[in-house]
Amino acid sequence: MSLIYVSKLSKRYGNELILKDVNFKADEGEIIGLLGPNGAGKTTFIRLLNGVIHSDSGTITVSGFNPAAQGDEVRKISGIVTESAGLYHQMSGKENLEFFAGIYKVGAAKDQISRLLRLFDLEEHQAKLVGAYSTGMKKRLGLAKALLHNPKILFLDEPTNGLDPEGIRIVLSYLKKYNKETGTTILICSHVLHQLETVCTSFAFMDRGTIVEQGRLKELEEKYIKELEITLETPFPIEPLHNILGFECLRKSDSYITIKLRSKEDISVLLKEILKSHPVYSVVHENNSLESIYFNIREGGNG
Ligand SMILES: Nc1ncnc2c1ncn2[C@@H]1O[C@H](COP(=O)(O)OP(=O)(O)OP(=O)(O)O)[C@@H](O)[C@H]1O
Repeated sequence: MSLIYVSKLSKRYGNELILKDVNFKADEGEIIGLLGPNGAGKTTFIRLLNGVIHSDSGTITVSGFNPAAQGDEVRKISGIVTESAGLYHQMSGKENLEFFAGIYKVGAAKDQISRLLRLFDLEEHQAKLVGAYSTGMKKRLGLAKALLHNPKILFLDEPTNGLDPEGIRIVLSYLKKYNKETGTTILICSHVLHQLETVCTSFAFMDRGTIVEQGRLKELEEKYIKELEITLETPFPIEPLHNILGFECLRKSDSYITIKLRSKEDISVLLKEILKSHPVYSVVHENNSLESIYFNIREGGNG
């Protein structure tokens, strides 16, 4: 059975229907990317899963609990990191963790705090006031805070907002490492697609209050990417390629050619032909990215 299971979920704010007929599921140990444009309803969805707000209709089960009726149970087994992270700036990093460990009644808090400070590279900054932390350090401390009670599920709302590329890489690699070590299920909301591509094991796409597609990258690629575009670094002249093999050339510069292919099998046919007379220095698959899939889904096509 899925760890998180959602069926026909709807939520209104006043007269506005914010979420409609949302179906979703997440298996244990997955890192799921919840993707969608601003205002799609991602934050509202996470708040419903965490029992902070209640739905108007539909079913939610989080590890067997109904968040609306058993919010405390859900929060015992889940951690959440939102934009603000709820840290106290006038306390040090370590004092923040000690304070929240007290609230969450974390057993063996001292060991757990040391472990998390180490895991998130905050040991040498533990005595510094959080007000003097960089954005990246605050994000990492926010994660440590959410993980104090060893949750089974971690909800992250835009965890990389405000970080520079290096900070983004660090936070995402910590998450991946943590998931691998502990098997914690992680749901990450974001509208920055390329960041999640290498981190998530599956993806859910939210658009105008509903989840329009969910699956693993491979499944989504098979469904939505029907024509391949590859770019080759090769001095091969384009005309013979186009004429002999009948492939459509989309772009050509001095040393690169971008070509449209019908299937993966065409890649070896093409390479074999080119390699008869010219070298190939690199091959890049252009349109199998999450971004291509995302736009295909938003345009309502499957290929
Ligand atoms: N407390 C609230 N009262 C009224 N409307 C709300 C409330 N919270 C959210 N909304 C509305 O619900 C819609 C979805 O908002 P939500 O924050 O869930 O989207 P999101 O996908 O997380 O967007 P973003 O990527 O910008 O964070 C928006 O139209 C928003 O204005």
